[in-house]
This record gives sequence, C-alpha cells and structure tokens, in this order.
Amino acid sequence: MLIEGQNITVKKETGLILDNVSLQIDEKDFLTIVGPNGAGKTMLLKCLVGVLTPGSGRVTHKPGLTIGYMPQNLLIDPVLPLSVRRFLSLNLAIEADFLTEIIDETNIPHLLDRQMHNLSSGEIQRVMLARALARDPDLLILDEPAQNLDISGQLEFYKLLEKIYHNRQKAILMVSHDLHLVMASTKKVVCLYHHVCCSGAPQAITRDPEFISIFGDDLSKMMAVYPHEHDHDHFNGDSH
Ligand SMILES: Nc1ncnc2c1ncn2[C@@H]1O[C@H](COP(=O)(O)OP(=O)(O)OP(=O)(O)O)[C@@H](O)[C@H]1O
Repeated sequence: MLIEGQNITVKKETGLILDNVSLQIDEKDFLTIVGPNGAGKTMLLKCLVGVLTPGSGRVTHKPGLTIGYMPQNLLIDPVLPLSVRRFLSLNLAIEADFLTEIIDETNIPHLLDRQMHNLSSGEIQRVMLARALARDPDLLILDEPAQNLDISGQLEFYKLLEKIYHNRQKAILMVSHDLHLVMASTKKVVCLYHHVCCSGAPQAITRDPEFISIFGDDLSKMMAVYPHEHDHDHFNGDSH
C-alpha cells in the first residue's frame, strides 16, 4: 500500500464536497479518477497528497513515500525570470545524470534555456511532468494533466505517460476527463461525485448504471468501444 484514504470527508460553506471517500493506491497502480466539474476530484488529490487535512477521516502514507505531484495549474509570475533549467532544480537536490535522463525522457532538452512563461501549454505540461519525476517518486499524482492541450497534444501527453509508467514501474494516480484516451493504460477507474459512485476496471465501469447516469449513455458507449483486444494481425493498411 502506498496511500490509504479512509472515510475522507470535507465540508465547506458551499456544502459537503467529499463524503466518506475511501481509496487505496498500491504499488504499480494506474488509477484514474473521473467525475463531473466540481465533484471534488482536486480536493481529494490534495487530501491524499497531504496538502489539505480533511475535516474527518484519515490518510495514511507508506513510511518514506515520495510523491511527484503535478497540480492542475501552475501560476508563474511573468515578471519573474525563470528558466526551465532553473525551474526543474528549484529546491531539489538531483543528480545531474538522473536529471538528464528525465529531460530526455520527457523530450525537453531544447527547452532548457527558455523562460517558463513563454512555453506553450504542451511544453509546460512536459516540463511539469519532468519536475514531478525529478523527485524519483514512488507515486506520480497528476491533476487533469492534459486539460489545456488540443487533441493531438492530449494523445502525445498520455502516450508519454504510458511510456513512463512502463519504463519506471511506479504508481500513477490521475484525475482526467479524457477517460477514452487513457482507457488502455488505466488499470482502475474511480468515478467520484462527492462520494465514490463506482470503481473498477475501465471496461467494466463504463457499463455501471451509476457511471452511465453521471456521464450519459453516449459517453459510456464511446468509452466502452475504445479498448478492444486484438486477436488478429493488421494487413493492407487496416489501422483500427
Ligand atoms: N477553498 C474552498 N472553499 C470552498 N469551496 C471550495 C474550495 N475549494 C474548492 N471548493 C469547491 O469544492 C467543489 C469541488 O472542487 P474541486 O476543485 O475539488 O472539483 P473538481 O472535481 O476538481 O472540479 P473540476 O473538474 O472542475 O476541476 C467545487 O464546488 C469548488 O467550488
């Protein structure tokens, strides 16, 4: 077990945001949290990371757990000069060889001398991912990492994430609205709407009545058809 959240409850003046949410992340898990806007996904990640203390409930970390957290938004002061190179090592003691490995893996060597506030959304996400990886985390936590990217940027980012997952064999916990794009790599999906509505393997969850009632039948069908096992080879340019 890497993180165990038990009966996490968060109340704000606006109402009950997390209601008795329990969730466990194990080694090598690839877990994606889905849910409508305002469902409490970011709040749950913050509780699990430990930057927010829930009103009640408990979060337990494996002793010595290292987390690489990639938040939803990075606020960079455009007046303050901050190069990518500097951003990557800010307050971190990293071995040069390891940093170079990560820079290559996330395909950002050409960005090192650029200013953070001049990067495109896709470039920022790769740099943020590199920064999260620089701590050599046991668990990578990403909050809607592809939200500002166009469809090809999303595909590219999730492909990179899948490569990192396979290369490093570390756990990933992610909030994403792009379940159709991460179905193939995600091992488990948790559908959150203030409480855990349903959870399970992505193929199974898309048939769950609670999931369908939240996301609609069309989306569920779209996701359900996306992953399919290949029991045949492709010839003649057939690319399905
Ligand atoms: N500090 C706060 N005080 C009061 N309410 C808050 C606070 N932070 C978040 N909320 C509210 O809690 C609810 C859940 O917010 P959260 O950001 O966790 O949702 P989310 O599921 O991540 O949404 P999205 O998909 O839009 O990012 C929202 O209604 C939000 O307005």
